[in-house]
Amino acid sequence: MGSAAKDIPTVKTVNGLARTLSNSLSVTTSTSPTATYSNPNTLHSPSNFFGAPLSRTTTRPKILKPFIAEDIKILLLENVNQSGQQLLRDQGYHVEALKSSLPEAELIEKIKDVHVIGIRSKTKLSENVLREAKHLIVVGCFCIGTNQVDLEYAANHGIAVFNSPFANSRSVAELVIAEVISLARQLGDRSNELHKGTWNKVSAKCWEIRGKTLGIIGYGHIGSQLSVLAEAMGMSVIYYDVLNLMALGTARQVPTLHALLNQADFVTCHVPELPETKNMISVTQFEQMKEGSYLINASRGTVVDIPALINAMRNGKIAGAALDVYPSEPGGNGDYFTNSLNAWAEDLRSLKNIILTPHIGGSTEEAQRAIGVEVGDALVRYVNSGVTLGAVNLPEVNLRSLMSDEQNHARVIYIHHNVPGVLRKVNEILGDHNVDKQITDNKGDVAYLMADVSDVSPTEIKEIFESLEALPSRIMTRVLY
Ligand SMILES: NC(=O)C1=CN([C@@H]2O[C@H](COP(=O)(O)OP(=O)(O)OC[C@H]3O[C@@H](n4cnc5c(N)ncnc54)[C@H](O)[C@@H]3O)[C@@H](O)[C@H]2O)C=CC1
Ligand SMILES: O=C(O)C(=O)COP(=O)(O)O
Repeated sequence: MGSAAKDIPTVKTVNGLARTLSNSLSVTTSTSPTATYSNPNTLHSPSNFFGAPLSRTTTRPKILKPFIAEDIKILLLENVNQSGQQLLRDQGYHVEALKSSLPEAELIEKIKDVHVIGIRSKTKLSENVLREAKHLIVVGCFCIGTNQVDLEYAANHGIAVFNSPFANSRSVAELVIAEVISLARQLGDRSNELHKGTWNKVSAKCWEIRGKTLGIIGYGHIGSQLSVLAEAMGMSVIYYDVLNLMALGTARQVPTLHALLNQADFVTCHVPELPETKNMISVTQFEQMKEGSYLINASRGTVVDIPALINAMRNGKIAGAALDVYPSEPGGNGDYFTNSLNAWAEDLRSLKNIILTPHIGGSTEEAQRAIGVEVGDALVRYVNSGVTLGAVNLPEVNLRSLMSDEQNHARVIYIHHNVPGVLRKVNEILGDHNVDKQITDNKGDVAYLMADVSDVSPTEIKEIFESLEALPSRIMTRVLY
């Protein structure tokens, strides 16, 4: 660091981020090889809110860097796509990427040091784990589901959680279409037999899917996409959802699960993991299904009662099933699908006309690349600018960017308990300065305030930070500049 920097106050570390105030003053005082204001284009430019590249006019949005980029430690688990990894590395962040998830004890050790964690569906970020994550500011779920994260605990500790709400929906829908035809034609069994050398040409109980009824449980992103594909192949579509949703094409919403089960030839589940969806398809529901019908589950393993499915298939009520998800799933690839993983695994494997896949619904090049970019961008935007658009557990807050000619401006982010009187206190602290713009919103018990303050000196930034930190309503304070 140059000598000029010696006189520059250093803000005490926040969430473990060493934050010198030198960044906004002079590039010569920056200790970071990459995070310099003189040449922001050496960094990945975050997209604007609509995904378009930032404009290249003389004044452009300022890339906020309150910290030395290398100090941002990111742990990516479960083989997050290269697109996401690269985007984060291009920021200069320190990124460690592992191929599988980690057992809880190892996860707790690793999470202690990181500011950002990226996971997929396997890594459980329970309260037990998050309690140890003293420096964590944000979680990126590089998938749709967020049931693996204790969202409430995270929000109450100022940790934002982002996901990718629909980038893999089409991949799941296509897999389900493939399974509908494969089950109707017993493709899995015929292929397995021939792999073993047995020629077994049969047509008994093999069907076309044209004119058959597909029953979709959960008509959200995946269910509705599937509806369009199924109709294009000549199927009739009915669906059941807790919400009253617009039918696509000639699909028809039915009022109860029972009504769906006793009309559908194929039943497919696309609901999230919730207490209400646990064992949603169990003994009673199999009884309500049509004789010789089929069940598909590519949602979450808790939705179908698997011992009940095994019985229904053994007694011939259900003619076939495809499962992509299971109550217990291993953290990585290997020979794990045994009774030690799920007590009934070997009974399930022994059934006829059952397609078992290792949670690959969203596993396509297209989906993983898109998710990598979408969640990677959301993480960069949050770390660098505090923007919460797309967060699943905090209010969605955004302010127009600070511009590159606003060098002595700072962005103040104050995540706090949603109790009366906080704004008065915050505005007493900010009140001596020129607040250019300010926004606040809440989600349940947690509120998120963002304010851009102009012409503040490093000493004043330090004072603002420390005063906010001292308020009893504080959950987390960040000052970006
Ligand atoms: N196998 C895989 O690789 C993948 C699995 N998934 C799973 O699929 C699930 C669904 O995904 P999306 O369609 O994107 O979700 P979504 O949120 O767009 O749609 C879910 C629908 O289920 C409905 N729903 C909720 N509770 C219900 C209930 N008790 N009864 C009936 N309907 C109910 C909701 O109203 C909503 O319309 C995800 O939550 C995730 O767990 C998602 C992506 C990949
Ligand atoms: O997107 C989801 O919710 C999925 O279930 C896909 O999970 P994955 O990214 O394959 O671990």
